[in-house]
Amino acid sequence: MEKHTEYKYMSGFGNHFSSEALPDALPKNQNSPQKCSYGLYAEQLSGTAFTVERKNNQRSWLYRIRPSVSHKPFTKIDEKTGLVSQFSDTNNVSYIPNQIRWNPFKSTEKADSSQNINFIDGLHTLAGAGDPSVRNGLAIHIYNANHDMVDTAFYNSDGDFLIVPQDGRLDVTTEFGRIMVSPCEIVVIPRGIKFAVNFPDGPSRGYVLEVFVGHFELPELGAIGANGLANPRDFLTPTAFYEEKTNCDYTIVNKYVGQLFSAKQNHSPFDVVAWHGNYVPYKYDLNNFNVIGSISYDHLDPSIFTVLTCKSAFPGTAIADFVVFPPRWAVQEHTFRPPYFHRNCMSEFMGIIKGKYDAKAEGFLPGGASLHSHMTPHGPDTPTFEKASNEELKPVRVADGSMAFMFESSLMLGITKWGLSCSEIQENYNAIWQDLKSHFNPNNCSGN
Ligand SMILES: O=C(O)Cc1cc(O)ccc1O
Ligand SMILES: [Fe+2]
Repeated sequence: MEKHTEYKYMSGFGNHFSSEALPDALPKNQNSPQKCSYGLYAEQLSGTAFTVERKNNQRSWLYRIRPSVSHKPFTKIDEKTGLVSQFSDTNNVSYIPNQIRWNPFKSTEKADSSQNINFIDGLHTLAGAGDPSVRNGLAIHIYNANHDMVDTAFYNSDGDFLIVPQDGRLDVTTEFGRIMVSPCEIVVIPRGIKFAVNFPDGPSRGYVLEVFVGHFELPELGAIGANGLANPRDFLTPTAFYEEKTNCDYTIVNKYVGQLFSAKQNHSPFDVVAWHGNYVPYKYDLNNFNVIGSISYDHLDPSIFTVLTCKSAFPGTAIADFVVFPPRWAVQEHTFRPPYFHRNCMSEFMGIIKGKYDAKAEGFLPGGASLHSHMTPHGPDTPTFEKASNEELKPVRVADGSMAFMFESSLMLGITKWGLSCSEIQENYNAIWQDLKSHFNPNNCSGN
């Protein structure tokens, strides 16, 4: 694919957007004219059932040079992939309550620099729950890749991808336009949308949250009021872009219930000259997050850091929340300021894009990850506890130059065979809490 230099976006979350790469390419006042301008084909892409209530209904209309259906039949890719999507398969997935942490992911089976690994080949599933065939659950993948997707496009039938680049930018071409995504930005590609990833910075690494049901939305603001957290205007959707490539050898790769299929076609799938609708890809710069926190006392729950949520059928209970821990001020008085010791009825998967995380003095590193499962105890490590229990409580910057994140889920996450056997797993993670000593003194009620 030719290298792109221009990236144009429209701002807003959940908008009904319209975009044309040629003037008047969008039909006026209707979706399916008998003949579309420029001889384009009209095609609808539905992201929700036709009958979903209006406020949640998502679909877009694409006006393209050839309809998507002009491809040869799909055949299964037999080569072994790192992908897992059926988390009831206990041959491949283990459910264990231990605290787990991984060093920065570097060596996937295939991702060594002597081989060309594109975004799809570089995906390895670490953990997940449920099954896309019954539209419930999620998967967490790591990508570790070094090669552009040349005349290859991917679409996922299983779920929406929320991609968190950690090392290296992603140059993403989608049917809706082009998106450049840097570390500390995220990109969401809802299911069905074809895209191709190039790596302008060479070998690249990151995390992917895939939800098998629903779509990501902004969390409610409740008592916070009309503004705050991730503001809708900071979400960016690309403008229409098309390439006209015919008589070429294009491969469309589809993930369908965790298996990869490929189909050939002789034209580029990135041939959408105009589109309108509210089912779209978008990116968001995490540096724009408006951080809310306690300005009096106590450490508040991390739900105040929710960027996007994918709701389950149970009110207030997410299939997955995407939560960030950006740089901020800590000013609370008479308070243990770092994250508290706790046990949670949710799974907490964490990663770091850059810098440090305020609950861990060491061992939790950019490009690495941790998993604290349902009701599994966790919290600050010993040095963090000792320091924060004794420090002078001046206003301080927390997480300066850092960006950690969490995928928090009400589902119980199984860990894949790869996730448990890879060389990055920290064998002795739990030791970080073993020297938390007793400070109990029945004769000293003051705590000092
Ligand atoms: O476990 C973690 O580090 C994540 C987390 C952060 C926080 O500020 C409060 C609770 C929580 O689970
Ligand atoms: Fe936690």
